[in-house]
Amino acid sequence: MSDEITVVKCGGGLSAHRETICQDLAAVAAGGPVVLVHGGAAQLDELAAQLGVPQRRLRTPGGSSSRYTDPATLDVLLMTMAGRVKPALVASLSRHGARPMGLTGMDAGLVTARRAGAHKAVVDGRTRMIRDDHSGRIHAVDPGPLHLLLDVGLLPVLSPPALGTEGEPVNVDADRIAAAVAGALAERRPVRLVLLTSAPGVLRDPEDPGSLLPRLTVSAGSLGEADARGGMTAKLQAARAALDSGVSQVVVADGRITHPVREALAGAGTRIEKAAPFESGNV
Ligand SMILES: Nc1ncnc2c1ncn2[C@@H]1O[C@H](COP(=O)(O)OP(=O)(O)O)[C@@H](O)[C@H]1O
Ligand SMILES: CC(=O)N[C@@H](CCC(=O)OP(=O)(O)O)C(=O)O
Repeated sequence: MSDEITVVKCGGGLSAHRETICQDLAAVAAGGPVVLVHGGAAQLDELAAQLGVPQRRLRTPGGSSSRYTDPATLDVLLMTMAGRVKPALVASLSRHGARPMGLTGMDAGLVTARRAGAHKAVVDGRTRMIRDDHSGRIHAVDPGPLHLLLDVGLLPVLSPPALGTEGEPVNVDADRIAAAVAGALAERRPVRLVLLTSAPGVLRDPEDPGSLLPRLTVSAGSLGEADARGGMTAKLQAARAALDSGVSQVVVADGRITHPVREALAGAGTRIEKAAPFESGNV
């Protein structure tokens, strides 16, 4: 058994590949500790449509866009993560011989977050003061309960939401949870992080699948030479945060192939590296 912890994040866009991902995860977990962090943005949109809960985006003056987690959407988030996506992963991992344990960031206060305060944002083309957005930023991860679960051979399956300062659920990005969990676990043991997604890795040009970068160097002021858009920008920010907190290896890799985790650990996808301090500049 290896002592090194493998944290794997799997986005909701990979649901069609759940069975192969879980089979591979179970094989990796047979040789060493594994934590699975999952998202489910696509499944949240799907359930919201079924329930008739309209989904809106918040746009900051800077141009970035995020989900408007109003109270009804927060309910849908809880139902999606704890009621649909997680049980499907737990069932599949169990079928493949692992011992998964489903958790959200709220359980045991594993992931705590601060809700965004009242802020101005553009919604449906109009600038408004937003007061009921239940999303926020991660404040801390308590790695203690995760170490305990790993020590008895369980495979934690963790997702948003996190626990807010008032004891309420707070929506946080799953890539961010994966990075923060990996960083917190790395205080005690070596940790590697695999971010599985629906692309071959990080592409220099997102329109050109042949432009895969085997390595990408990020620094305090730059996310490297790739033209990263949307979700990939968030993933690279999370990867950089993980490296900053002592995670030894971060890979962004394809979740759609037969052995996605083992391939990523063997060199597939894009390995994210931190620039040496003299390279990082001050941009
Ligand atoms: N430079 C890039 N390389 C690869 N994918 C990119 C890039 N820029 C944008 N993308 C897009 O980002 C997506 C990954 O982000 P996202 O959909 O949020 O992932 P996930 O749901 O797996 O967390 C890719 O599937 C791709 O469509
Ligand atoms: C604050 C925030 O953006 N939360 C995400 C949580 C789900 C997620 O991250 O899912 P994927 O990994 O499938 O993208 C959301 O509401 O979509």
